[in-house]
Amino acid sequence: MLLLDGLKLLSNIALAAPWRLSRRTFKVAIVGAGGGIGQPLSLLLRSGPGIKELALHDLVEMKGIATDLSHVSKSGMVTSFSGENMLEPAVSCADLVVVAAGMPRLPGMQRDQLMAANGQVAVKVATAVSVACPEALLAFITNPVNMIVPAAAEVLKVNGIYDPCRLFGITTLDVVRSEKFIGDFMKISPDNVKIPVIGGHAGITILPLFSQCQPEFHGDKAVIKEMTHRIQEAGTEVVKAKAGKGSATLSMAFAGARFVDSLLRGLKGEKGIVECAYVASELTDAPFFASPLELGKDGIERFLPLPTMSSTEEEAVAKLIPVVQENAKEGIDFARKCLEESMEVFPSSLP
Ligand SMILES: NC(=O)C1=CN([C@@H]2O[C@H](COP(=O)(O)OP(=O)(O)OC[C@H]3O[C@@H](n4cnc5c(N)ncnc54)[C@H](O)[C@@H]3O)[C@@H](O)[C@H]2O)C=CC1
Ligand SMILES: O=C([O-])CC(=O)C(=O)O
Repeated sequence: MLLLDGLKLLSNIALAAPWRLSRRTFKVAIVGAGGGIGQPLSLLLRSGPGIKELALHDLVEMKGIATDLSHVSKSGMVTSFSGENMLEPAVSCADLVVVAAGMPRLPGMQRDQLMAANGQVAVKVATAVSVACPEALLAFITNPVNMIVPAAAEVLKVNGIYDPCRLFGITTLDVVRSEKFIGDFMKISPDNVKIPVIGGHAGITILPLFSQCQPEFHGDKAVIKEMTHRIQEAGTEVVKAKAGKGSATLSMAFAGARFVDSLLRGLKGEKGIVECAYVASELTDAPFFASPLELGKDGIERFLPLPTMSSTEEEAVAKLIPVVQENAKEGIDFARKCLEESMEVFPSSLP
């Protein structure tokens, strides 16, 4: 009897104290999980904490990969979903949907040339999320990030569930590369380098802020110019080196796992988690912009203000804003065209 009373009391205390009920584990769905990024990303996420279900979706058969990953000696389960009609079940009740589905670049291509093929992925995933997990965080790896995120935002908006704090374009690879190249140059561990990378995720829209580098960057203007260019063209460096066999996959999986870990730590209620990402933003004249964000229980908790920049950085921001503005417009136009053409996606709500 005493034992029962004690148990009742404990459960009442738990109910009365919401912080005790704070969630520690989540369902994460990876769309495009069978691909060059999807597979190593799934492995890295299996190796980390905080995921009660890792739902793997792809157009190709996922059973083998899911079974393989389910033998990793970590808690949580792995589920597999294959084919377009299994997208909704895959993301159903997910806390976080990460999208690594879509075509990578071939040598000679620009990222925006992928929109014709990959824009459809954004529309389909945003539609499935609208139906099956409208409160989930949605993070896109798929290129062209600068257009894909505005396209997805448009679909979510039309479906009446858009929350700009929950939609992200993952630009962490730009930060990871900056940390590595700067660490090597300064002969320190990349783990000890911190630098915001703002703007977007293509060419000149990728802007590492050397003026904000910690520790202070010791290189003259010529070095900064050269390293900025290398960071902006690092994706192309990999595309060329892979010579027709795709673009960055392993470093992207590393960067993606870092970003997912930060999102999950935010969801758990940890404070002070800051990452750069490409999101709907009011910091500049561009409707979508990458900048440092504090993450929290509802996605973006707070936009960090843009720092005072060097005059060269200010000029670079002025040059990149029209590009991201144009990219956002193309993404939105793409989504609206798809929605108009598709009778299945809430056509009556189109203005
Ligand atoms: N944000 C970033 O920093 C980076 C983005 N990327 C982008 O990530 C994307 C994926 O790259 P990879 O993994 O190398 O390509 P991949 O071709 O190796 O894999 C893509 C996977 O997506 C699947 N897929 C295609 N359409 C799908 C759909 N509608 N639903 C579910 N799955 C679908 C394919 O079956 C394939 O398994 C590309 O668009 C690439 O440009 C790549 C590197 C960095
Ligand atoms: O360059 C690409 O096409 C893939 C990518 O976004 C990157 O590596 O940054």
